[in-house]
Amino acid sequence: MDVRDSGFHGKLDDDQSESQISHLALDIGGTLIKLVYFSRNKDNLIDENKNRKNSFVEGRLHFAKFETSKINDCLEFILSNKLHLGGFQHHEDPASDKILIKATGGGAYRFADLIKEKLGVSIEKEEEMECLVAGANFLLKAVHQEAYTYMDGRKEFVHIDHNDLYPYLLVNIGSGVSMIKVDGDGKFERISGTSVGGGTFWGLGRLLTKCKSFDELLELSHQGNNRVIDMLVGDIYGGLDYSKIGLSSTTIASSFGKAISDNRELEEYKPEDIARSLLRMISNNIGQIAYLNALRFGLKRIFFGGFFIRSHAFTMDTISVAVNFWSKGEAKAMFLNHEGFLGALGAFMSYVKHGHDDSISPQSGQRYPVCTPLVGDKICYPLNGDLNDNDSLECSVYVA
Ligand SMILES: Nc1ncnc2c1ncn2[C@@H]1O[C@H](COP(=O)(O)OP(=O)(O)OP(=O)(O)O)[C@@H](O)[C@H]1O
Ligand SMILES: CC(C)(CO)[C@@H](O)C(=O)NCCC(=O)O
Repeated sequence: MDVRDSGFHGKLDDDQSESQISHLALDIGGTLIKLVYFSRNKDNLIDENKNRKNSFVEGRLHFAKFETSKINDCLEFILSNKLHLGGFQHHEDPASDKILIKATGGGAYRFADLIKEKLGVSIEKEEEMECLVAGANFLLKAVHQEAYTYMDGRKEFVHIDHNDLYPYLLVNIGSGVSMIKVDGDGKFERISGTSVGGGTFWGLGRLLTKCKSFDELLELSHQGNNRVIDMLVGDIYGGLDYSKIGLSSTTIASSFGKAISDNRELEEYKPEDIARSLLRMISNNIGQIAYLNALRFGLKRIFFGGFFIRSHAFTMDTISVAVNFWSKGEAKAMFLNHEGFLGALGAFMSYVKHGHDDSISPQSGQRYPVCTPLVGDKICYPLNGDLNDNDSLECSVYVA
């Protein structure tokens, strides 16, 4: 079962649905909706009282994603699995049975009414940049083997020293790209952004190749050869390097530049070559802008997140090469296993920030403790950093 793909209508498997689900958080972006929620292990439910106060409860963090254009599938998934009941009660009006769930991203505004109508719960909006930073800090500090470098086909995990994490540059490549200088927990500044991002790759790619899905476009790019369409330094310099300014003959001089003089129509190019050139163009450009922003503030570490990355080897390789090339080896591009879930994780964390440490189960009227994840220096998560096909993460949360 892959709840991460849109179009999933089913119910969770028995193990998950029998356990208690809480803390549903959403990140509703321009292209994708990301969900994070916590389920207690069944063992924890045997003796509810034992786990009721001031103890750690073991369970799993679950991750799922849907296309924003198919929000109704997402709402159906939430409804059929009763995930929306894992919100919290309105703190200003505890007597009311109004349930709130945390949500971030533009869709928290755009779809608030639809969510209220379909799920019967209200959205408590969390600021998007704050959530991205909270999610990134959580992953970097709490999840073992979360960050890695990727170069020449080699993935190497990066050891994160908690005392030497800041400052760093967070580059979130979603539909558009946000670049955020992070100085600590809740301390950050969005220093730049670009509209040439994941949406550009997927949008242009769809138009130019007639691909039906993002993954198909990525797969095509894997098989393509960008030299067919890109104009290389060697194409301009008769096969020679331009060593004086440090450009080898194989460096791209102009993305898509060969299409000017080839006298070929779109249909005469292979979709895989187009996909390859496009992916290099977008990835290179983001890598370069990221590096220039890192340079502005003297940042040596650059973490890339957002679903554009999709753990795709060629994308990461291109970004790494761009950062390495422009920084002359001084700065490092790093990637995150949970790349696309930073905002949703940040919204999940905000259940703690706002002190929602008690709630009423709307189903039974019983009073439940809400699991409170500890963040910052008091971290307990996770028991291991095992990704389990990216669907869930073993963790424990603190019940206040
Ligand atoms: N299955 C998919 N369907 C569509 N796009 C995908 C998919 N997987 C990866 N992507 C890429 O991820 C991008 C969206 O990433 P992400 O979910 O991080 O951003 P978003 O939150 O939708 O956008 P924004 O933050 O700008 O509102 C898409 O533009 C596309 O490049
Ligand atoms: C508008 C957001 C923040 C929405 O997630 C994102 O798509 C973005 O950072 N776009 C780039 C906008 C710009 O700075 O030019």
